[in-house]
Amino acid sequence: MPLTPLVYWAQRHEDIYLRVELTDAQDIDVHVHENILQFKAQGHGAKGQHDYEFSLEFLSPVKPEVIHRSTQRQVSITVKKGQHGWWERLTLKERKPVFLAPDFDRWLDESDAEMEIREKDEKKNRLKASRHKEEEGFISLKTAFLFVYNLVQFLGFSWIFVNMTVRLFIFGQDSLYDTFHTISDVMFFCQILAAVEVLNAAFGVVHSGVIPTLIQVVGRNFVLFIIFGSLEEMHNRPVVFFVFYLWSAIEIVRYPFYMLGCFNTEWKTLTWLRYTIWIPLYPLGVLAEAVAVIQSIPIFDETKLFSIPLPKALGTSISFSFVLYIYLVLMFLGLLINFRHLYKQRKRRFRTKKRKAN
Ligand SMILES: CCCCCCCCCCCCC/C=C/C(=O)SCCNC(=O)CCNC(=O)[C@H](O)C(C)(C)COP(=O)(O)OP(=O)(O)OC[C@H]1O[C@@H](n2cnc3c(N)ncnc32)[C@H](O)[C@@H]1OP(=O)(O)O
Repeated sequence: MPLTPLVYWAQRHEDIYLRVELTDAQDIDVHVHENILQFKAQGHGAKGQHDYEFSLEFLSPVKPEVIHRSTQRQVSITVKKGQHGWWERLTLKERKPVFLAPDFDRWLDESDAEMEIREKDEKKNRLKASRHKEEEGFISLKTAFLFVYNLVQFLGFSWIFVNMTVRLFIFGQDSLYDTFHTISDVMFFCQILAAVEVLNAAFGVVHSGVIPTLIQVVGRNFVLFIIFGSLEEMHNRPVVFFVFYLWSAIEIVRYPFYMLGCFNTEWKTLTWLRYTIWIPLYPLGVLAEAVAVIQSIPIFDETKLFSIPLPKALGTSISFSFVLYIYLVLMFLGLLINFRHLYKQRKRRFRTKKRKAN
């Protein structure tokens, strides 16, 4: 004959807690059907090692899911109330079953339980507020970082653009021949710093595409460091002027646009310029870069700079110009990828704005 274990109970507004006094309980079967909880298990209870069972018909509807956890000392059961509220007793029958007693370890009266809920809510709110503060702190740190980065780039490229324009007015055509000597240090600085943009895109600091940013930074730095930087013969070629002028012309628009974006502000003319002037400037920029690469090919052939040595049996070496021919093809592909990307960004930007205006 199965025996009945001692059962202790307590409640909260949402849950019923039952604690069954059975040690080393095994083969536990506990479920709720038609608002009646049925419990069966084997274990060591008040009458020694036996099969124990009990059933309880609840006062009000409960949810059918039952959570139970068995430890060496007891079986804990949690049943969810069908509706949030306080019950005056546990069972439908007014007479309390003899095996049932209040669980004074968990027992709370209604007002204490409400207090517990309030404390829990307050704790949750405090946690939320502190998380919110942390997020705000991170956002403001990110905004400050981006703002300073954009400002430095803007100042750098403005200096380049203004300096080249003033020199063009003062020295006319002659200024085209010494751009590298007057501008290259600042350009080196700005373009090395631009590597930050690839990291920003890669780590999700900004929503830029990683590939287009990488193509732009690698593409420009290739021209700047390999074609211009390493060949003295290229330093006084007018092509340097055109490349630097086209690069800086776009950047003195792009960076202030980003700076305003850091504060969720925009200036319509600037936004329009940022998403429009690349249409003529990008192909012109890539064309100027291609001219620079083509002009450098005979110099690399002649000087054998960066040529790749081959085993004696195959010949002397492969000229770096071979890499440059491949690079010219890549340039064309890079132009296509970035042109498509910028076109999409433009469409997205103006489509969103139109929708907002409607
Ligand atoms: C794998 C490597 C292979 C290498 C192969 C090499 C081949 C090389 C071939 C190509 C060579 C090209 C060399 C370049 C030449 C020139 O530059 S010519 C001159 C003209 N150039 C241009 O017009 C290009 C200018 N550059 C750009 O527009 C960008 O750098 C971009 C990467 C091409 C595209 O910009 P992207 O960032 O994706 O779009 P945005 O709309 O501007 O930004 C998206 C959102 O992110 C925010 N954001 C981005 N950066 C910042 C920032 N620094 N600070 C703050 N916020 C930023 C931006 O505000 C946008 O936000 P939302 O509006 O909220 O979306």
